[in-house]
Amino acid sequence: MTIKAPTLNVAGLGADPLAQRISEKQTKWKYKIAVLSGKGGVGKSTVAVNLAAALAKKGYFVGVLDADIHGPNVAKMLGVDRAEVLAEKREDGGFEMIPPMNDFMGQTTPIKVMSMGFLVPEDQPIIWRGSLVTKAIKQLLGDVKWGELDFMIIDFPPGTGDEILTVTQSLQLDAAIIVTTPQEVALLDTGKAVNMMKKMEVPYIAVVENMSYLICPHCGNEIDLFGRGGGRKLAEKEGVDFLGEIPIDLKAREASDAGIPIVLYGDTVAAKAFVGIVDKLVKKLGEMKGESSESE
Ligand SMILES: Nc1ncnc2c1ncn2[C@@H]1O[C@H](COP(=O)(O)OP(=O)(O)OP(=O)(O)O)[C@@H](O)[C@H]1O
Repeated sequence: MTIKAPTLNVAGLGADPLAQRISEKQTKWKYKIAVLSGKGGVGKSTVAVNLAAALAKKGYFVGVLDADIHGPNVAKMLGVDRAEVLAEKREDGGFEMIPPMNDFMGQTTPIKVMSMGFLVPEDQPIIWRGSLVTKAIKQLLGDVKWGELDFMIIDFPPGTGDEILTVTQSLQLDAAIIVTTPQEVALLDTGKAVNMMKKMEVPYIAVVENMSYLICPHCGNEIDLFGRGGGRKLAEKEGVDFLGEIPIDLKAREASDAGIPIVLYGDTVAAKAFVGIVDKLVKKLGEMKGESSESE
């Protein structure tokens, strides 16, 4: 039986049963990957949804949690912003939300999406203190019927705040993908995000440089609008992996407005860059799991 999802009960939540549910659920998610950035507007959500779409196009089962409580936009980027969230009653009397899904007309496995954006009206700001944000994120992890997933991708708000701490403390993350643009000012903040992930002992940390260059639509030359190569340098300096450069794609806005990730929108250089990044990521994570199973 399904019913309309209740609003989040952030006020009277018992922490322990919820933490227990999160622990149980995460055993069914093979890889848990955080996507974050030190600075806003660098394309973190764009990277998160395109990683998800590229993985789902390969046949993996993918869930995306939009942990940006204050500015959720992943649902729109994945074309499910108009979906209604239903809920099922649990045996303990609580409710479990059913995540909306999109398979982009059969191009991907159904990508499951959960976001604060589903639960509050689009034009309403969320004015909550940190403790409420923490509870809301825990519910989006533990009170959602995620099921078995190959990849759980978590899109964080910019910075190094409460949401990130909550998730890294509640989940055993396998990887953190840190998105930056090439400018100095973005790189400074990116360094902080890398160091936060090191402190949280996330096993695999990698940098992705977005908006690395623009391909001139007239002459086809590459134009380094914001400089180039800073992401790679930062990764080298911090001793973490560099997964690749994504160019500015003039179709990105069109794709985003249509609710379709770039990798499913056309055969562009940016789409190919995302596929290359996903291939490297899958290989690396596979090697890591292989290594740990050998050592067991
Ligand atoms: N490679 C790209 N080419 C062209 N446009 C891009 C690219 N990456 C991101 N954008 C655009 O830049 C804008 C910001 O991207 P996005 O929302 O992904 O950034 P963000 O870092 O998640 O932002 P926020 O700080 O709000 O969380 C969006 O309009 C997006 O379409």
